Amino acid sequence: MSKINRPRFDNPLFVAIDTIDVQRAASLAKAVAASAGGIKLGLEFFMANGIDGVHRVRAAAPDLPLFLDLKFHDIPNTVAGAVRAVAPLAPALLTIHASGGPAMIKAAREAAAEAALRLGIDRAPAVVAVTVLTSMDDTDLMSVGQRGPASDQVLRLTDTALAHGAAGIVCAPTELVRLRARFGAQPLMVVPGIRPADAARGDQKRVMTPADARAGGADVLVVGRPITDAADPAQAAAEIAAEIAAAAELTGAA
Ligand SMILES: O=c1ccn([C@@H]2O[C@H](COP(=O)(O)O)[C@@H](O)[C@H]2O)c(=O)[nH]1
Repeated sequence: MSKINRPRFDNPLFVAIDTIDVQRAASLAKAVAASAGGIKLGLEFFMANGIDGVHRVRAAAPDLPLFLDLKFHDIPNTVAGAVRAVAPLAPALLTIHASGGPAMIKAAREAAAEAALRLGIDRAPAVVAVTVLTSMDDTDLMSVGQRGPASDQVLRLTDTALAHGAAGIVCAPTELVRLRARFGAQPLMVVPGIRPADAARGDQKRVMTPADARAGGADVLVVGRPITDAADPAQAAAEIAAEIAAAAELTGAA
């Protein structure tokens, strides 16, 4: 198996742009470009606008790395095909569900590496495995037949994901300290469920502030509505970026 691609981001703030409106997405990308380290486009945007829409948003903020958060979850052959299909977008990060299992994780990773080689893309997309969605708590987990508590299930799925070639995982900020203690500094920890102290949680259940998530060891902090729903998204992104930078200075995290 080829070497695992583990990207590093100087600025860990990735703004989740969840909308079906391409023009709004492009103007949000442009508005946050000065403070963000990357943009994340997910299912809502992709289902409405596809690959062409992604190109249009990228054109608005061409220097920002792309996180394509499509959370693939299917049989290995289908997931590999889906990874190949989006590889020409050269996302820095793309997601699969860790619960798809070892063969699926391995197939995604290999498809990303092969497609990058074939397309002449310098860095293969880093395949990152979603563990337990941040919108789920222990009760939700039980109701879908998974053994909780959520933090134990995250640990089990992280073990599987990293053992089968994922560059990192998606987890809640509340699990970071335990995960770092167990898996060390190497795996990429991508962390949604970020809420500034005064922000509404919405549907997120396992949350922390940007400062606490950064101090806990998040490599990528995914923030959506606290920025995109703000009256001034550029200002909201700048404030969150400043909070993250201050936390990094305090803890020595670069
Ligand atoms: O467990 C997960 C995995 C992915 N997400 C995605 O992150 C953003 C969070 O947006 P907010 O508006 O800040 O809640 C969103 O695009 C989700 O699809 C997640 O929240 N949790």
